[in-house]
Amino acid sequence: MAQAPVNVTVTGAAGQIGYALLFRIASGQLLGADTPVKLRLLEIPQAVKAAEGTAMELDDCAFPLLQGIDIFDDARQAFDGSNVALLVGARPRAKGMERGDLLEANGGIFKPQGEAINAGAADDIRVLVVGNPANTNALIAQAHAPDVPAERFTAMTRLDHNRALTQLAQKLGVSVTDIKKLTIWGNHSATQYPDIFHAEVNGTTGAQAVNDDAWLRDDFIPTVAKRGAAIIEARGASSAASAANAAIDHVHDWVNGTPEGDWTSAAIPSDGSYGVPEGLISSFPVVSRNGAWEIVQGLDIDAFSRERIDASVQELADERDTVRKLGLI
Ligand SMILES: NC(=O)c1ccc[n+]([C@@H]2O[C@H](COP(=O)([O-])OP(=O)(O)OC[C@H]3O[C@@H](n4cnc5c(N)ncnc54)[C@H](O)[C@@H]3O)[C@@H](O)[C@H]2O)c1
Ligand SMILES: O=C(O)C[C@H](O)C(=O)O
Repeated sequence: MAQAPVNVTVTGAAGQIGYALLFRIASGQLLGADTPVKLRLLEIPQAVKAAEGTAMELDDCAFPLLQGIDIFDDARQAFDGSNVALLVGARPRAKGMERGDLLEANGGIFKPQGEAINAGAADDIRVLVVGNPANTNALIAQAHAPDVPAERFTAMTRLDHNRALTQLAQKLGVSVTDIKKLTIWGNHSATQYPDIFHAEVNGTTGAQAVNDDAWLRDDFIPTVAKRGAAIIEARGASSAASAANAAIDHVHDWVNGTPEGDWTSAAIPSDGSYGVPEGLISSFPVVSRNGAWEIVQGLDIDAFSRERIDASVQELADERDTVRKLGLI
């Protein structure tokens, strides 16, 4: 019997990440070459026409796996029956806006989207939040979807993970495929901590292979953590194709599993592991088994790493306290 299509909802579909993402979903890169998909696109009313234009182009690709495209400006409709939800659309930071203002503005988006997911998404719904501030937006959406298992709400740090892989590979003159078990900890923000102490590179650790504390501290960590800002500075717009690529990687691995002998990074609800307060949606070393993320356990965390993990987790706790005060969770 032919496989039933998977309903994939993408918010912010007419934006720049949406444009880089939708064609890859429709071509089978998100879920696999045998899985048909139906796209459900959500946009604000002013951007629906642009989303229609993208849908016309999707049609013009004649993707064999694409079984339909529906466009909505209503979250309840867009998430109805959804199996995978990519929450990309978000309110960008405007000039003079404080972090709290940004969190409040995004609360107006992610609260109703969480409610809509709760009301109508399929039982197996998996949510990836890309729109910034991604971790706390995921927390807001999750708080308004009490009937959905909490662990189905995740936020994207895979772009940071991929950035760190390439920076380390370039430093060592190796291929990214030679590097395993790298980790991004904490928030998708400038406080994130890319950890190469447990990374494996051709029989040694990433840190030992580098053997250059100054590079690690003053170059690698800030380069990865501030890469988003560097892209904005260079392009005049935030990362789009690389962000879409990371979203594909995250959901692909979540659904299909991570390779044996490696792990990846994803922001998932903490179970208290590594001293991260339970419930915070924080980035961890993770594997995916049987369609669910699991935090890799038992890693030794030295003082250098501890300080950096704690700083990023503290930022997440502060963001959670802000949205709590605003009544968003
Ligand atoms: N987590 C990450 O690694 C990462 C990486 C890159 C970008 N981002 C973030 O992703 C988000 C999207 O980036 P972009 O470059 O595509 O932005 P963009 O401005 O090009 O597109 C955003 C789209 O979202 C739409 N939108 C706004 N509110 C909406 C709502 N309530 N419902 C549905 N759609 C809505 C807008 O109309 C717009 O088309 C931003 O918040 C950006 O900072 C995250
Ligand atoms: O850094 C940003 O503001 C954009 C995005 O989150 C990124 O990491 O590229």
